[in-house]
Amino acid sequence: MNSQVTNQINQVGHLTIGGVDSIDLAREYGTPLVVYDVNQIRHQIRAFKKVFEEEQVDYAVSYASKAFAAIAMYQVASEEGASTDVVSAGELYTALKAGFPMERVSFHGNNKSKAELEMAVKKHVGKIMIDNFYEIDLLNEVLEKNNSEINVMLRVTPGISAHTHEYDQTGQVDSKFGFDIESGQADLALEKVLANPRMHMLGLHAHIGSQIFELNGFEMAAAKLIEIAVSWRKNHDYTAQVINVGGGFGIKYVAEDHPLKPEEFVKAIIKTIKSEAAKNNFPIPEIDIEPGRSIVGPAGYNLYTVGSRKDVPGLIPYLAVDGGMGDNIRPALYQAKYEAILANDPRKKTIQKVHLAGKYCESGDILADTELPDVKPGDILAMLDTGAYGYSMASNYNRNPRPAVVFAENGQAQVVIKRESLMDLVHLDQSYNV
Ligand SMILES: Cc1ncc(COP(=O)(O)O)c(C=O)c1O
Ligand SMILES: N[C@@H](CCCC[NH3+])C(=O)O
Repeated sequence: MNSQVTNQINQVGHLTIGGVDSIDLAREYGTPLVVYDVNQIRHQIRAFKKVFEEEQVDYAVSYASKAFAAIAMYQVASEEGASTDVVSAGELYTALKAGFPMERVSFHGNNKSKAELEMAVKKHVGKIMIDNFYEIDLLNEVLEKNNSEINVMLRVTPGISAHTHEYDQTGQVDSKFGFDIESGQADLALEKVLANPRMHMLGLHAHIGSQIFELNGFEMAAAKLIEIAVSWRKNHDYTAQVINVGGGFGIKYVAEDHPLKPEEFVKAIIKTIKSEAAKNNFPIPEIDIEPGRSIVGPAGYNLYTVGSRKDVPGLIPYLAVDGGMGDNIRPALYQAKYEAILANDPRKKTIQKVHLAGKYCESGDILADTELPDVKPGDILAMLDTGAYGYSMASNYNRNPRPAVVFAENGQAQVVIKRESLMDLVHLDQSYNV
């Protein structure tokens, strides 16, 4: 049996999530269904905060809401005292609707539009994470027009290639994000921002990528950021107050994954920053992190109903469920691996290897190659650790409605995003008048 869920089996032998019977959830809300164990989300935010408090540094745990953005999620993050980072007007709008404190919002993105910057300025977000020279000019225009001022940080590419899927690397020199350091772009950006009285320069940001297991890349990035801060103090008489090391802490998806606990990455980053700062007689800055996946990933479950099956003699059978790449694109896009269990009997012995197929018209729509017990149509499968970049990257491919999202906590469940209806699917369509 999957050891992750040992403590999540109730008296009738079903998987529970947040203390709620997963089969009851599937019956009541239908499948495919995305369910979050809210306590697990809270627990991870608290674990991050605890590390900073023990290390006695100023900090912000800024939830990277691209991993899963919904009004309810911003509410939980806010209640737990987290900050958040948004990357679009849509995420910002959702955070606003949730009543998320705007001063705890940072706005990221490599091509923020004028309208997005205008919205950020008018709503007084805490920080704009400036990514490129075009943005400096655009933001200046917006600030002048609104006779406003704002806090900014500069995102740099520290020249570190993290060991992760190519699409998940962001810190290497050849990246679409941030200012290059070696060629002097970051220095020039600093000069421009410092010369602009409407921009208050807070410090430096780097994010090396996502789903990273090695500590080394984070330590190198942290050291690099201090090195830049030290050179800026010397050459530009500017002392950075905040260093943001991004997110990217890898989580366990399958048995072969052995990541450190997310908070262990953070402990090492803090230690590196402290020691590099001490070596250079540099004041310890506020240290910010931007975890997304590690906060919501392990807390999420996708529930599916088993349907058809195809057996070809000598080959691994295809077992199909009622969801697939529309609610979780990660296996098809990144060859991401997941484990699935039989939610109505997680203890049942596994006896077969299957290609767990989705219902979409693509051969690549395989959610997992996994071992399962004997299952029959109507059984409920739970895919584990689906909370990050699952629903947030969901689509209506093949005109399938996106699933509902339920928050479960202390034995209670609440729908936080409704299931799309067929009506919703045609909601924006207009007939063509020929
Ligand atoms: C700037 C930035 N911060 C934070 C994150 C969150 O990363 P993760 O979900 O891997 O923690 C990302 C996504 O990779 C990002 O691009
Ligand atoms: N969507 C990616 C991670 C996000 C990258 C954002 N910079 C994944 O599912 O792994």
